[in-house]
Amino acid sequence: MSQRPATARFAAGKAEMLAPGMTVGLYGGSFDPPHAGHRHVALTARKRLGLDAVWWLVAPHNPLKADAPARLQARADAVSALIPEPGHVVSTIEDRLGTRYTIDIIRHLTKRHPQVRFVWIMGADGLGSFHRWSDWREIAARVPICVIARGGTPLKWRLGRAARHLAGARVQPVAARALVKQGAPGWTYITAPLHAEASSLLRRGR
Ligand SMILES: Nc1ncnc2c1ncn2[C@@H]1O[C@H](COP(=O)(O)OP(=O)(O)OP(=O)(O)O)[C@@H](O)[C@H]1O
Ligand SMILES: O=C(O)c1ccc[n+]([C@@H]2O[C@H](COP(=O)([O-])O)[C@@H](O)[C@H]2O)c1
Repeated sequence: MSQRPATARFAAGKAEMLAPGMTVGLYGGSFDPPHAGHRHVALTARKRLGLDAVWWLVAPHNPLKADAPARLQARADAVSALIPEPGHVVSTIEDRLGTRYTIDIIRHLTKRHPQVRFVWIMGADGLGSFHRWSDWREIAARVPICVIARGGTPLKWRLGRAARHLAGARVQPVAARALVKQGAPGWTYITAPLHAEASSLLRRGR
């Protein structure tokens, strides 16, 4: 089978298969290209949070990045090839809704599926720049956040503006499953073994 169906399946109405109380991790990224570090993040979050599914949201163009990424469908196809396991769904919903902003997707999904428990998944560097995202406080107020450790400057990221703003809502990883059930605001920082892979390194090697 080709690698397209995962994306097509979602576009065709995967949401109809959502059961009340289902837990879904939203893993947004440029994935340009996707790599083993992304797999590590999605698999770690799914396992530690006990998620029913992870939706990989392939971003049309990160608003904080100047350079345009590779073609969206090519990146979505590459993600599908990277993570063929059931429960991992590849989506280009941001493109379909005509937005680059995470808050638009979060508003859309939480309003449309109030019975589903969504959680946002990101690497630790994402936490470091989270305060520059559009309406980041509202994102954190709408969905809990799972941060997966990454090599680099973790202390800086963990002590950054967003982390300080959300300090009172932080829960220990041991309570991560409960976090998904209890909902926002809340976040956890999972210090899984580090994975060194990065898309920028791979692009340099192209
Ligand atoms: N090796 C990794 N460990 C932990 N998190 C990661 C890792 N690679 C990517 N992520 C996270 O995955 C999400 C998508 O990352 P992205 O597609 O930008 O890949 P990247 O490798 O960070 O790309 P680039 O090197 O171009 O910045 C982000 O939240 C990022 O923090
Ligand atoms: O909404 C924003 O303002 C915003 C700013 C920066 C990044 N994001 C999202 O963060 C996710 C990770 O982006 P990236 O490029 O680091 O893989 C991806 O889903 C982007 O759309 C979103």
